[in-house]
Amino acid sequence: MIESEEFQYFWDAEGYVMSNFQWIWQYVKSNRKKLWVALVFFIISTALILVNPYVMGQIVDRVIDGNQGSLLVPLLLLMIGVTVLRTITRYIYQILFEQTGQNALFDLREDMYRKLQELDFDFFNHTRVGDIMTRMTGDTDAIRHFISWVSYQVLECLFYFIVSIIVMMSISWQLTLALVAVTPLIFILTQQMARAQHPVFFQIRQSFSRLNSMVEENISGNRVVKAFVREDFEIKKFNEHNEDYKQKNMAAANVSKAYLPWQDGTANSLSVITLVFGGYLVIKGQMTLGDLVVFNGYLWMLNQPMRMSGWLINDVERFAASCVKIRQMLAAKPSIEVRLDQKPLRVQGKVVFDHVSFHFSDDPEHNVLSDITFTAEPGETVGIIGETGAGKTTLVNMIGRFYDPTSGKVTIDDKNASDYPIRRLRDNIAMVMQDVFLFSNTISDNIAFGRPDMDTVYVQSVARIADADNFIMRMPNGYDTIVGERGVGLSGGQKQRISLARALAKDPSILILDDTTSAVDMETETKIQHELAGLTTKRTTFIIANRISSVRDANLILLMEKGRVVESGTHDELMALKGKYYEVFQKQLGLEKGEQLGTAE
Ligand SMILES: Nc1ncnc2c1ncn2[C@@H]1O[C@H](COP(=O)(O)OP(=O)(O)OP(=O)(O)O)[C@@H](O)[C@H]1O
Repeated sequence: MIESEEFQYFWDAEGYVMSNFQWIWQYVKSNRKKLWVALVFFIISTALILVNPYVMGQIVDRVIDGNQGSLLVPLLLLMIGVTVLRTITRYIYQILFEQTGQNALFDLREDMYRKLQELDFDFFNHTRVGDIMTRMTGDTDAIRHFISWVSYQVLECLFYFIVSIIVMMSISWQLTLALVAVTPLIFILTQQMARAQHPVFFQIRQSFSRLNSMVEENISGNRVVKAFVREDFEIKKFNEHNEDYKQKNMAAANVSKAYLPWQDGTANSLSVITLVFGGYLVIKGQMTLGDLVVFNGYLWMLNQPMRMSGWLINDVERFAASCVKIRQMLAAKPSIEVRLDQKPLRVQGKVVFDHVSFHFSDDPEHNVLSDITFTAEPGETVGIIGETGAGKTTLVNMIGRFYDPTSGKVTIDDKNASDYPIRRLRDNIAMVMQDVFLFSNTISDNIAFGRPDMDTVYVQSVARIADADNFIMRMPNGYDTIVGERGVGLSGGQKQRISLARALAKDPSILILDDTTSAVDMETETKIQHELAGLTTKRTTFIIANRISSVRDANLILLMEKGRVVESGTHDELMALKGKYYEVFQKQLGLEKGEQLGTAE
């Protein structure tokens, strides 16, 4: 794992491409030994390339011209031996580069995943899941490809280029200079192509991320799509993104198409120059035919880097675009600092809101919470009711520091919540969220999520309190039943009860129930309330509910409206006030009587 400060240094380093290389070196350097070995094999392999053209020259000069027929077989055997050895050495260094790429990628993915755990609601509110998935998959693969393939291809090309010039110079400096004269053209073309491709690869990268996000949303929301019969609309939307992605790739291909034929043509011109000018030198007696054959044998070594440069630039640009996206994510700072304090911490559960106000960073004009003040002593129950969007969830999110107040403070056991290490504080808090999320795992593992060490008996006991034991036992595999992604295969009420069991299993000092029993019937709610009553004396409990019946026994009830607490007190106090709470109560009572139903309003 790389420390973020070190990473930040490289992020700030000047020189865009260089800084990407320096950054990725942080992940590669632990494979230094492997790379040294790879380099040795690389040198042996590339040095062997020089042998065969030389041997061919010998065959022409000594076997054909010099009539030394007995040398033919040994020379051919030498060529075969060199080819086999070169294949083996090349295979070894290719494998070593691949291993280095895979190892570096393993560490990089781990860092990215750790970062994702560190980032807070603020980041996830603003980043699409598809975009994160693209970074975790496509972008990391572009980096692996760079380390495992592009890096040694670049090395090979450089080596071929330098060595071929040296060797060719030693054969015929006139012919070599004639060939080298065209190389500046190749470099100019390569540079121009890189410049043209740079923005296009960023656009491809973004288009791919949009496409991914769209697919991810479609899969997550497939029930909504089907229920609203919007399949055709979704296909049309997908096709638009698909078309955009295709167009962006075509744009990149067009850039390549515009430059690659010129590069190819220039590379091909080397053969023509060799034949024409080399032939002339042979006729003039300034070069032997054997030398020309040797020279021609080395020609591909000069040709290869010229042909490859365009493709390698493609890959380097892809690598650069992916680096930027990954590094942006790794550089993102959670708005609430995560201190890695290992000391366990147990709070009593006294929660005080002291003139707390809050607004989201992207909407500073709109206070979602305004001047909230109340005290909950350890073991007390606070009920929170209010219209939708009143700020109830945001209020309880302050307790676990999912957001910090923009003014005022929240204290826990008389200490400012922001002075607690966030993870140790959250060890003491369990939340049953409005939007229940279950992992695609066994029910038992879902319940034990907060405390994986707990035994089956304990899992069952908390499931009983949450009134989940009965329906779990009726399932074919009981607690070992695997639930689908997000708990597919369970009813809304069943999911809520498993989620409640998961929270209770943590044995928290502070329990937060956000609309936890909205999907269960009145009878089940009463049963759960009854079971909870035996427990809540041990912990401070916050209950967000729509039904007054869920909160009427609370020590303190907060009635919220537009981010403010407009009435607060016990049920009896609030009823005596004959204010808004009284009105809601009367309304709900009327609905209950009239409809004989647990009302949701
Ligand atoms: N991530 C966010 N960015 C900006 N505004 C937000 C965000 N989340 C919630 N809000 C706004 O904050 C306000 C309070 O939302 P909150 O979820 O706390 O309400 P609530 O009382 O829990 O509502 P409900 O009963 O519907 O769950 C709403 O006006 C909502 O639009």
